[in-house]
Amino acid sequence: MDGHTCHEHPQSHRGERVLQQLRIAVGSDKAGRDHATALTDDLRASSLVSSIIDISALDGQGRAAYPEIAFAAAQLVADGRADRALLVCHTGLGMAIAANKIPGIRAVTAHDSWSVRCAVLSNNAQVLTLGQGIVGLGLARRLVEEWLTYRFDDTCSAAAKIETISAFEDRWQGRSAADAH
Ligand SMILES: O=C[C@H](O)[C@H](O)COP(=O)(O)O
Repeated sequence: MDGHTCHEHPQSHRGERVLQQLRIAVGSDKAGRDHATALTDDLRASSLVSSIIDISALDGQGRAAYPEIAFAAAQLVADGRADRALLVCHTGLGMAIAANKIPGIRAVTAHDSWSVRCAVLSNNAQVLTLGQGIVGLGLARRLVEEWLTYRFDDTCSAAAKIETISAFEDRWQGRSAADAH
């Protein structure tokens, strides 16, 4: 295969270059609120985060179900108003399913360090979802800390595969638009 893989590229490793700060959208449903609150505090304290949009805080009553939170956060990313989103529900699964409905979004649930790493370096996922019912807060905090250090390298061999996904999505959307007329 042409090009270096995301795992080989020296710049893909932690701490070897100055990292651009990230704008993060963060949100949760009731089942993910405790983790999300603590993780948001961590994001606020991180030198790798330039700004936070707290979707849950915009949800005045705090009763929104996971699809609404996921759609809102993913839309911010798709619109270019946030670089990434961090979403927490009971399992992380529903948040990922919902966020992936927004065109252009690659959302994954990941509960281990290697998956978090590959989610960014291999899959260029902009959305990470966690399950408060699946991982303890200590692990969740560590995963998010690690997540912030990864940046996708669009010169690595993974980039063509992401492009294949995007091209498929563009074709599909074009077909849907044509069907609507
Ligand atoms: O995936 C969904 C989440 O785990 C959510 O927090 C719980 O959803 P439910 O109440 O529909 O099970």
